[in-house]
Amino acid sequence: MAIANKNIIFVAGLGGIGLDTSREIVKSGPKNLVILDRIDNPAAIAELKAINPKVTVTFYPYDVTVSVAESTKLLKVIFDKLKTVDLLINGAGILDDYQIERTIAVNFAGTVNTTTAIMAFWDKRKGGPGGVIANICSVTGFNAIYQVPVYSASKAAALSFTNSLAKLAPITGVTAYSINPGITKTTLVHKFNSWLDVEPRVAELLLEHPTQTTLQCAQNFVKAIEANKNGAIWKLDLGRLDAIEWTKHWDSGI
Ligand SMILES: NC(=O)c1ccc[n+]([C@@H]2O[C@H](COP(=O)([O-])OP(=O)(O)OC[C@H]3O[C@@H](n4cnc5c(N)ncnc54)[C@H](O)[C@@H]3O)[C@@H](O)[C@H]2O)c1
Ligand SMILES: CCCCCCO
Repeated sequence: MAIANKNIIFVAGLGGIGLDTSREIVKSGPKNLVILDRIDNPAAIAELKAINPKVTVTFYPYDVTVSVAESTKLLKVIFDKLKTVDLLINGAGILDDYQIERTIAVNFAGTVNTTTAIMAFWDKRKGGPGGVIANICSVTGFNAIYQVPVYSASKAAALSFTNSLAKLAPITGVTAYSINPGITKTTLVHKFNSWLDVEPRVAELLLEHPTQTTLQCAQNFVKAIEANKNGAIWKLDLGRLDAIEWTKHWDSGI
C-alpha cells in the first residue's frame, strides 16, 4: 500500500515505537494520520504536522480497554469526517507482569475490540469497502520471554488473532498482517516486572543483548505497510525486516 494520500488510524501512535513510526508515515505523505492514544502529547502532534504540512494530523484520546460500543462511537466520528479509512494500526501495549488482567485487556482484548469495532465500517458483507489492519504484536509471540509469561502470551494471542483475520479476508474484505518487533529501546523496556518476581533483573539481563532503535523499527514498519501482504508475519529485529514462515502443526481442515 502506498502511504501517499491514504487515511490511516494509528492506535498508540505516540509511544516509543509509535512516534517514530508516525514520523516516518508522515514523511510518506498520507492524506490523514489520525492518532488515537491514551497519552496526550500536543508537542508531538505539532511536530508531526511540521514534518509535512500537507498531512492532516489529528489526535483523539482513546483507551483500548473501553467497550466495543465506545470504540465504535469514536470510529463513527472519524469516518464521518474522513469518509474512508485505508489502514488501522493497533499498537497499544503494556509490559508489567504484575498487572495480569490489564495486560490481557490492553495487549489482547484491546486489539480484538478495536478491530471488531472497525469491522462495522469495513465488512464487505455489509456493503463496506474492506480495509487493512496492521497489529503490533511481538517476537515474544513467537517464543516467549518466559519470565514475563503473561505479556508474552498476550502477544501470542494477538498474533494468533491477526493470523485468523488474514484467513478471513476473503469473507470480510479486511486484510491483516502482524508487526513483530524485537527488543527495541523504548521506555517500555527499561524496567518492568516479571511474573511473581521470578526474575527481578529481567530487563537488565535482556538489555545486555543487542537491541534496535525505534528509528530502525519505524523505517521497517513503513516498508511492511508498503508491502501490504495479507497474512504476513513480519519480524522487525536488529534493524532487519524479515517475513516469518509460520510452522503448521495442525490444520482444522475447514
Ligand atoms: N519496545 C520493544 O522492545 C517492543 C518489542 C515488541 C513489541 N513491542 C510492542 O510495541 C508497542 C509499542 O511499545 P513501545 O516499546 O513503543 O512502548 P511504549 O510504552 O513507548 O508505547 C506503548 C504505547 O501504547 C499505548 N497504550 C498503553 N496502554 C494503552 C491503552 N490502555 N489504550 C491506548 N493506548 C495505550 C501508550 O500510550 C503508548 O503509546 C507495544 O504494543 C509493545 O508491546 C515493543
Ligand atoms: C527488554 C524486553 C522487551 C520486551 C518487549 C518485547 O515485546
